[in-house]
Order: sequence, then structure tokens, then C-alpha cells
Amino acid sequence: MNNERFFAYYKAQNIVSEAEWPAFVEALRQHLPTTFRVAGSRQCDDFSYLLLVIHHLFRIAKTLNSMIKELHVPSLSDVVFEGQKIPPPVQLPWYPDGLAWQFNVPKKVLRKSPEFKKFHSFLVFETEVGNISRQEAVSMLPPLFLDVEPHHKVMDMCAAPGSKTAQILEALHAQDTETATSIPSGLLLANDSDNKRTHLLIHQSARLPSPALMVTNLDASNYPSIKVPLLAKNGSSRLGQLLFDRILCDVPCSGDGTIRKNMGIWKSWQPMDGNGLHALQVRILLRAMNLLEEDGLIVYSTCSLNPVENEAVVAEALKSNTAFELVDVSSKLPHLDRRPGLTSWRATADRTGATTFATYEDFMKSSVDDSLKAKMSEGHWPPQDAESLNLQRCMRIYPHLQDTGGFFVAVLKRTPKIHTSAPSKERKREADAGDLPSETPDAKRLKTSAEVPPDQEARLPVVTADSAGPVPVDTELETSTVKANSKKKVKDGGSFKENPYTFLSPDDPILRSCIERLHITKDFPSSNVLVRNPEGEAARSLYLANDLVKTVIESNNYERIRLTAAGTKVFAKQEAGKGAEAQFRVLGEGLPVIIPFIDPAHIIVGDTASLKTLVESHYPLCSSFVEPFRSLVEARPTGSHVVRFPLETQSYVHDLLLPIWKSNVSVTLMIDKKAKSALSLRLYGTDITNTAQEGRLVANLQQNVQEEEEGSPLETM
Ligand SMILES: C[S@@+](CC[C@H](N)C(=O)[O-])C[C@H]1O[C@@H](n2cnc3c(N)ncnc32)[C@H](O)[C@@H]1O
Repeated sequence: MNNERFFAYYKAQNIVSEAEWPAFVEALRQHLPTTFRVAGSRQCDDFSYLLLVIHHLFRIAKTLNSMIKELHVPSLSDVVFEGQKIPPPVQLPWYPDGLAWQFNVPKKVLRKSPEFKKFHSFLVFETEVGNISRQEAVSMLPPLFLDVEPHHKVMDMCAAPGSKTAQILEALHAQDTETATSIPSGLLLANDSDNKRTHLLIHQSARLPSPALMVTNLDASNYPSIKVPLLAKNGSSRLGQLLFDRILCDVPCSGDGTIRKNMGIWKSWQPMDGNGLHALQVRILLRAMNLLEEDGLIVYSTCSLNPVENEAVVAEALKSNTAFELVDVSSKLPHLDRRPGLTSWRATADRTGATTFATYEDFMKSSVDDSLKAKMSEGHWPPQDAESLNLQRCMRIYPHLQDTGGFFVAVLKRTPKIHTSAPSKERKREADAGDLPSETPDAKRLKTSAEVPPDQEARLPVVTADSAGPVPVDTELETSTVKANSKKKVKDGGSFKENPYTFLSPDDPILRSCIERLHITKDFPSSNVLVRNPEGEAARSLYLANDLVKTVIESNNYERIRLTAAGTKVFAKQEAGKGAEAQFRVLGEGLPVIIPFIDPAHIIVGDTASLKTLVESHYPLCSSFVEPFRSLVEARPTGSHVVRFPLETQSYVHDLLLPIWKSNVSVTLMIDKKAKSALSLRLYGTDITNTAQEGRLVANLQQNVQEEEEGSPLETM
């Protein structure tokens, strides 16, 4: 854990004082504590009677947090391992509602101490079902500064593997209740240029199913305009550009702030790591600025300590687009220990880090080799008027302050006063290319589109026509390096092989059959159900999207925007044995979205003994249940049903809603194995499922978690 290049370079930056340097280096050498966050989308203040759905049982943040506090922490408070007292988990002091935790125990303790072993299994299962996110403490910060509300249009420009995407989704779903997922009017467009990582992101976000999520696979620095219908004053409509209320630029970076976790950085680090990423980072931030709505916010973040990837990027973007300024967020999260952004720093192309230069001019005048000079641009150095940019409003998080990784966050907003009505060159280019209408003063509020059938007009989301209105002054990049690099093609994953997105007619016979069999009420948004296959037929899975996602899909070529996922899966085909007709069933993860629309009179009422039978075995016979549940299920036709189990535990009384499949003679709980095991652990304190008896699940899950923990330095999770 020594790298003279690293030490020489960061000493030259004065990132901490001389006196603080030893503590800073010492902290870098310490093992990073494990941190996790209780997924907090549900509002849950009334514990006397909670109506819970399987995924919601798991996602009731405060209940889960109380369990950690009142059950787990006391049992971990007096653990002594090999003669040493092991500290219990503690809450991160700055995280809202105390929902984030930290503990620092060696792997050996987790494996061998019975108390910690139990806690670890609890964490592994809850993580698997999406109630707990194992996420680095500092990685939780950007979404907190983004201030997302359910009606916001949000873009996560570099989203994979998705730990911050999950946090943003939770904020979009802040109005979810204990019983059901809300359908937010906003949107989260999560993007990543790496195709494989995009699929990882989709897999992760399945833990938080949302009809408001879209995933694209594009180069963020060159992100195309997303078209949406705009309504002009005279009533006509045309396609305009969708602008976002919130944009997260958690850009690719050298990742040296993760050195406590990614030990390889100790050996490999050198100053050119950050220098090489600077231009791409600037282009991503500039593109975000051009995609932002009038009163919007951008959060720019890296897990790097290097000013060239941080303040230098922010400064260059602010100078290129003078309609933006840094927001003073010093009063937000008061318990977060942070340092102000740097206003001066010294860049270099010297791989040893020994020689650094205060200005670009000094560097260019120096005897440094011309080939190295060509690799650097003026933007790597502080601008002459750095003071006027308020760079001190950026936040630097150092490992020795609160025992975390190193991190950088800046919050930017538009300054309306400096707007010009002249469209930027970039916007003009988009308009000329037919992406955008040329801005007309009479463009008003977006309500409808010529492409959308009149009967759906009332349901269309409203996007202000300001979207296409005043735009910031020219954002074309100025420095030669950025210009040169803008031609460089960023790998975007090669060919695009996704199936098209087709919305079913509300009269589609399969959709009607799902609706009728489950007694789904009239206000269900049946025109927002889509399928993904070349024929556009209800073949295997049905997804639900919100109005805005539907509008975006209908107004854009999905291949042009490389749309990889949209909405959330709610129904799936269930083969029904020999000779029997296949039917569709409601999915465990889809149930929270569907439940508000199911007529309560058609939900079967269960009992605790029957629940235990269902958890214990795969296909219990109808005759194995106690009355009256036995007669109730026997009386039902074969197919998908929902059961409500009233439960009473020591800490709360609630109902648990679960999907079942009734066949001729047996009943099956239709939740996946991991969710079933998590449910069992929660209800009975142990895993009584057959899968657990088969003994494979815990080992598999632990393996998954280990793989996730060994992420690449690019990941900040
Ligand atoms: C720091 S990681 C993002 C971590 C993510 N925000 C999270 O919290 O899980 C940076 C991501 O940027 C992606 N990336 C790299 N270049 C990109 C580009 N030009 N456009 C979009 N994404 C890019 C990488 O694939 C990587 O997943």
C-alpha cells in the first residue's frame, strides 16, 4: 500500500493540509467498512395495521430498520471473537432517517461467529429481494443531492451497475404505500454505453419494479434528443425534445477514491489515468447541460480524488456553458463531513507525479516532450478566473473524515438570468436534423401528439414547451483536446438486437383474460401494457409502463435510442400441464403494481397454518390445507389468484398478500426461491423451504454477493 507517484501527485494538490496527510494516508490503507442501505421508498408510519405485498413486506423501510436496530444490533453488541470485542453495526450519521448502516468485521468473523453469521444471512437474503442495497457510503450521496420527486423526468447518464439508479427509483416511488406501488408520473431514463453492464443494471433494477423506468445503451456524451409531442398555442402538435428535471452524471473515472476496496490501484496508479478521462467527462457533463429542463439540477460525481477529473471538468463545463452555476449545498446533510472543492491544482503529464505545473502556460513552456504536451489541454488546469466559478461549492469526501471511500460531488443548476433566446449551435443542429422543431415563440404546453389516438389525449403527460424554448448560450466545446476527442468513438456495445416494444390494444383477448380472471377493475391502465417480441403479440410476458414511458416509446424509434428495457413485467405465461389451456399469471414482482386494481372481494383469505404449508413445500395438495382455506381454494378455478394472509408477530400486525397458482389438485406459492427463503427467514427465523433443505441457496447467494463486492474500479457501489 505504497505508491510514490500517488503520494507526490496528491501532496502537490494540497488536497489536505500537511498536518492531516498522515491520517489521510493511514485511512487509505484501512479495509473499507461494509455499508448498506435499507431501500426506502415506502411511506410507513402506521404500524398498527399494514397491508403488505410480498415485495412490500420486504421493502417497508422503517419496519426493517427497526428490526436491525431492535433485534440484530443488540444480539451483535457483545460479540467477542478470538478474544477481541467486535463492534456492532452503526447508523451512518448523515443518511436521512438513519436508513444506512456500517459495520467493519473481518470475513472470518462473518463466517464463524454465530451471531454475525445469522446477521450476514439476513443481509444476503434481504439484498437479494431488494430491501437492502449493499452500497458504498459515498455512492449513496449523489442521489441524495439530486432531490428527486415522483413527477420528475430523471436521466442517469452512466447508470450501470445501478446502485444509484435504484436510489433514484425509490425517490420516484416516494408515494408508494405499504400496499402498493404507485405509478409515478415521472420517468427515469437510465443509460450506460456498455451493453453488458446495461443488462446487469436491468437485472438489479428488477428488485424495484417500476413502470417509470427505461434503460438505453448509448454514449452519454453524444446522447440523441428524445422526442416527445409538444402542443403549440394554435392547437397543433409537433415533436419536440424531452428535457429532464434531474440528471445524474456519475461519470467513468480513474476510481482512485475506491483504493481501500480495489487494492490493485495501489500498484497501478499514475497521473495519466485521470488525464485521459477528462475530455469524455467534460463532454458527458456538457451533454447533460443541454438535456436539462429550465429549473433542473445536475449532479456530477466521481469516485476519484483527482482535480483533473473533478473541479477541472466542472470548471471547463461552466466556462463552456455560462448559463449554469454551482449550487451551494453546504447546509444539506449537515452531518456529512466534507471539504470544499479546490480552486487551484497542478496538472502534469509526468507519469511519476514528481513534476507538476500550476498553469497550462508553464507546462507548454517546459521541456516536457511534445508528444506528452499533445495529450494535455488547457482544461486540465484551473481557469484564470477560477474564483468566479465558486468551485469551493463542490464537495470532496476524504476517507479519514468518516471512514469512507474518497468521492467528489458537484451540484449544478441553470441560471435563468443569463439565458439568451438564441438556440445553441447544438440545439440548432438537432433541429436541422429533424430531431427538434425550430423553436417557435408560440410553442406552449405539451399535452398531446398527432401520433397519439385522441381517446388517450387526456392521459398524456404534460411537458412544458419551454423544453424547446430558451436555451443556454453556445455549449460547443472550446478546447482543442475536447474537440479532437469528440470524434473518438466510444464503444457502445456493437449491434443492437432487442425486440420491438408493442403496446397491446386494451381489447387484446389475452389481456382481457388476465383482467377478468384476476378481477382487475376498470381504472387499470390497460392501454399501457406492452409486449416484447417481433410479432407484437401477447406471447410470454406483459409489461406495464406509465404514460410518459408510453409517450416516449411511441414518439421515438427504439433502435435509434437503443432502448433496452421499459416498464415492469406484470404478467407471464404459465404452461398448464398436458391438454390444459395455458394461462397468464400475475408475477410476484408485478403484484404490487397490480394490487391497487384488484377487487378486494376476490382476494382469498388465508391463515397462518396454510401459509406455512405453502412456504414449506413446492406443490401442497389442496387437501393438505386446513378449513376454511381448503374449501376456498378448492372452489376457485385453476389459474392465478391472490391470497391475503393476516399475520400477527411480536412487532407488528399486518396482512401479507401473495400470488398463488391453483391447479386441479394443488396450490403453489408463485414467488421465486430467494423471495420465499427471505419470507421464511422473516416469518420463522429460519429457512424452512425445500430449497433450503436442498442446501444450495445460501451458498449460491453468498457467491453472488462476493462477486458483486469484487467489482471493477469503475464501479462506485
Ligand atoms: C462510475 S460507473 C457508474 C456507476 C453507477 N452510476 C452506479 O451507481 O452503479 C461509470 C459507468 O459509465 C459507463 N460509461 C463509460 N463511458 C460511457 C459513456 N461514454 N456513456 C455512457 N456511459 C459510459 C461505464 O460503463 C460505467 O458503467
